[in-house]
Amino acid sequence: MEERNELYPVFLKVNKLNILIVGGGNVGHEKLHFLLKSSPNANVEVVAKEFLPETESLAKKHGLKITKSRYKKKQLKKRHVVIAATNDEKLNKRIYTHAKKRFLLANIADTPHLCDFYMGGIVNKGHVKIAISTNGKSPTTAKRLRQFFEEVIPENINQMVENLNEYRSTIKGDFDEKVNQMNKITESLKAKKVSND
Ligand SMILES: C[C@@]1(CC(=O)O)c2cc3[nH]c(cc4nc(cc5[nH]c(cc(n2)[C@H]1CCC(=O)O)[C@@](C)(CC(=O)O)[C@@H]5CCC(=O)O)C(CC(=O)O)=C4CCC(=O)O)c(CCC(=O)O)c3CC(=O)O
Ligand SMILES: NC(=O)C1=CN([C@@H]2O[C@H](COP(=O)(O)OP(=O)(O)OC[C@H]3O[C@@H](n4cnc5c(N)ncnc54)[C@H](O)[C@@H]3O)[C@@H](O)[C@H]2O)C=CC1
Repeated sequence: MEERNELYPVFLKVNKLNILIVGGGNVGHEKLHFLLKSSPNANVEVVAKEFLPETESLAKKHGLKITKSRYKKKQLKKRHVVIAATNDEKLNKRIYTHAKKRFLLANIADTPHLCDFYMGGIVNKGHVKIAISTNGKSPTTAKRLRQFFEEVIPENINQMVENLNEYRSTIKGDFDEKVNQMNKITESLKAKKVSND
């Protein structure tokens, strides 16, 4: 049978979580960049022996702590999530082992089998956010799909969300009635009739 993507997408409130990135090279920078692009108030600290100047300025812009040090196990204390992106493969693996002992969620760069989650391609228009994953098989496809959806989803999609949100609060009746009403007024948006889910 054809393999399918069994990952379960969630939308994390990363301003309420404590995230550690270990490594401040190109990969560490990219992880930080995409995290902050989607969630500018993410609560994240970066630890590395050396940082790229662009990582230093990005952290400064977002008021984030960067710590110039070798990784130490105790830096995992009070974290929810750790992302390891050093150029030391053995160290990255050790970070994974330490994270597992503490029940942290871990993402180890370049090592999909040592990832509890993947970072996906992200499309964002106002309140609307779409996350894309190729099951770790082709990040380039995730990037191209992100660019495609950025093109085709109208800029004013947020207007629709706001309008419907406002309308929803004016509908009287029980839950079923509300669902009926919301489905009715959005019926014409469907290009062709498919299923109701
Ligand atoms: C598993 C995962 C781990 C994770 O990061 O969580 C992972 C792993 C790897 N990436 C690799 C390479 C590249 N990654 C990108 C780009 C992105 N990679 C992202 C996610 C993920 N990458 C996760 C899976 C997501 C999924 O399920 O689809 C994106 C979507 C989001 C983000 O990074 O935050 C971001 C696009 C963001 C955007 O633009 O929107 C490009 C393209 C480019 O930069 O132009 C290349 C070069 C081309 C290539 O090699 O394909 C390699 C091979 C390294 C090598 O060459 O050895 C591995 C390791 C491996 O596959 O073994
Ligand atoms: N550069 C790239 O585009 C890609 C790199 N990779 C892999 O991702 C990993 C990271 O790559 P880059 O970011 O390019 O490496 P890099 O060499 O640019 O950066 C490595 C970072 O790790 C830090 N570091 C090393 N040992 C440390 C320690 N003991 N404690 C704390 N920090 C430590 C360094 O100070 C530096 O900030 C490598 O394993 C690489 O093979 C994978 C895909 C693409």
